[in-house]
Amino acid sequence: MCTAATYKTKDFYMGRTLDYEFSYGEQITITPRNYEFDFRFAGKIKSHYALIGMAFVAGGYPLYYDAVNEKGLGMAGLNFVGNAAYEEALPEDETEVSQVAQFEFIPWILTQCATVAEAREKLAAMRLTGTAFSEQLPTAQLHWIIADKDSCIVVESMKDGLHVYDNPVGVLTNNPPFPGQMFALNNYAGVSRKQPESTFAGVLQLDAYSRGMGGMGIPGDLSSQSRFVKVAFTKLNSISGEEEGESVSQFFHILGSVDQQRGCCEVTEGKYEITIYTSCCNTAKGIYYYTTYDNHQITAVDMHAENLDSDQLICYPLLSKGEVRWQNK
Ligand SMILES: C[C@H](CCC(=O)NCCS(=O)(=O)O)[C@H]1CC[C@H]2[C@@H]3CC[C@@H]4C[C@H](O)CC[C@]4(C)[C@H]3C[C@H](O)[C@]12C
Repeated sequence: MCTAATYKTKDFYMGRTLDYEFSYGEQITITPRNYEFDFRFAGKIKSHYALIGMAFVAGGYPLYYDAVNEKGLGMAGLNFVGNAAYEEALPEDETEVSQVAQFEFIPWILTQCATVAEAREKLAAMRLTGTAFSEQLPTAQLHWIIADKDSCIVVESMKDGLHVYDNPVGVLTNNPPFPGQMFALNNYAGVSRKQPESTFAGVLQLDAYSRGMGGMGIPGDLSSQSRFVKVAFTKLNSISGEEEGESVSQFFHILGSVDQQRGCCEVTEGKYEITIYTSCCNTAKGIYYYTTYDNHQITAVDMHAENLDSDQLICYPLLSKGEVRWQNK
């Protein structure tokens, strides 16, 4: 399972957790402006916006899981198993709209669009195909969150077509489809950051014997619907300073509310899903911050510290070993 969230202070932040039982060997990957994209159906794009994000690089191609571009538009793909359905690719002369393979979707949008509004225009004239990247890397069943500092949408390709939803909460997890995730918030209309006043029944005098009782009822399990509710509550009630350090710290706390500890979610006999990495991108500054399961120290890669006019991918392997900072030796 995965969870994605946005967060706004002075700058706009976007990130995700990637929860899984194994890793493909993903790296922080910068795609500079002149790296040539040779899209399966949509032709070549030689020069474009630069990207930074998490990708598995296969045969020199960045298979992005999540990324932002230098204009501040961000996008993340999350599992959508059982609900994702893509189009069959048509011969070029049988369609007027652009055909985009699901594994190309993030670069296709982020190389060309500066805002969610521009992304919406692309989405309106596009077919998302189920074309696999390779035999070894079959089609992933995903849905996507796309956001800039002013708005956020969710894109779901299903049997009945391509859906684009406004996302007023700025959170996405996995199943059910996004309208279902949103609808479930109705069940928690009564929760609050404030202590409850007893409304149980007039005859009873109930006691708020502990702090935090206003949130009673918010689920704490690792199912995707529960994580959606938990992160929505945490994010929408979040308060932090405006500065970079305070904002980034708060962001990791927001996604920390749905962190997956090894052992709590068995996927198959002896295999456990864990939060492999958590990311937070400052979309204005192009800085990709991350932590990994065993490295809680926040590590950062700044796209603007690289030559963004290059035509070669720039990759940084995840620093996944934690370090203890000793105070007395
Ligand atoms: C496994 C991850 C989702 C984690 C998740 O949500 N786990 C909960 C399971 S569940 O929700 O409980 O069922 C997803 C998220 C992004 C994906 C990559 C996207 C690019 C590329 C697309 C190609 O077509 C196939 C290979 C490829 C590298 C993909 C591999 C894999 O699919 C990735 C990592």
